[in-house]
Amino acid sequence: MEGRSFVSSPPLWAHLGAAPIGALTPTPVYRRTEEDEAGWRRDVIALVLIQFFCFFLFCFKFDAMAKQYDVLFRLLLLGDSGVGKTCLLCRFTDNEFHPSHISTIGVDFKMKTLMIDGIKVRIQIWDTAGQERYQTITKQYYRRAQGIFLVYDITSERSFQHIMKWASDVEEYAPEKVQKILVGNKSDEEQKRQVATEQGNKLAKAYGMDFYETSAFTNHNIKESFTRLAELVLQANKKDLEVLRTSINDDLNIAALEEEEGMYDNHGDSQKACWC
Ligand SMILES: Nc1nc2c(ncn2[C@@H]2O[C@H](COP(=O)(O)OP(=O)(O)OP(=O)(O)O)[C@@H](O)[C@H]2O)c(=O)[nH]1
Repeated sequence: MEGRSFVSSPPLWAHLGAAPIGALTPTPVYRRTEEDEAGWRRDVIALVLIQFFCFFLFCFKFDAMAKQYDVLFRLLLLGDSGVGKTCLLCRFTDNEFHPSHISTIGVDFKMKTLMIDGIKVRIQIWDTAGQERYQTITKQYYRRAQGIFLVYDITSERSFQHIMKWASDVEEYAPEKVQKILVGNKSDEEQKRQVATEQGNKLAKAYGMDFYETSAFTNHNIKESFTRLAELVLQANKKDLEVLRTSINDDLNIAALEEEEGMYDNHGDSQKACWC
């Protein structure tokens, strides 16, 4: 029966050149033909090619992912409840505004990439609850912030006075190098204004901060203020940029994963999604 080939595919054991004991009779011993050998070789080559293809695909995807941005910064929005922190964030990241106030519970974050001085800066912006009862949770986020927005509402004298309290918390819990800017939100509400622009300017100067009056409602100074804080953080870290690039590499990948998996997307430790 030498050199005999089967019309239909031979059983698996046939490829081994012999049948299992129990199957020997009356089935003839199968010997591999040159055609079979060529088939095997074809299969092996195809398998190797597929593996190479998958490997290159993985490398390409990984490379593309790694180049999505150069550095990652964490910014924090602080200020009394109702000053418009969530709305500022939603306006900046999604260009959306909602007139209702649903208090943030805990913290929440959103991401955005900016191009600054040819550097792709990915910013992770944390929106914190302004309500006193969440302060224990929110203070835990100060430590990892590189930039902080101190937000008050120009229609609320009280929220302006509380800026001093927010600033002293930052002093206590945030890193020394943290960059800050002062934001007076709701600039569209001129008729309800309780805090003059000059007061904001003076306070900012006293703290050595930049100052912006913004409106999440009209989109006034939103991009400008976020970009400015990102620039300040970049400048403050420029010397260490190379170190920063490597040291944040893990964060960077974690952030990318968080985004891909939607682990925290819009939710952080919060129950208030960015819907305004
Ligand atoms: N007119 C006007 N209203 C605004 C502006 N920004 C926010 N608001 C309104 O102010 C209210 C509070 O806004 P939020 O963004 O939820 O306030 P918040 O600071 O995040 O509040 P907490 O989550 O409780 O800390 C909402 O009714 C918003 O619509 C603005 O620029 N102009």
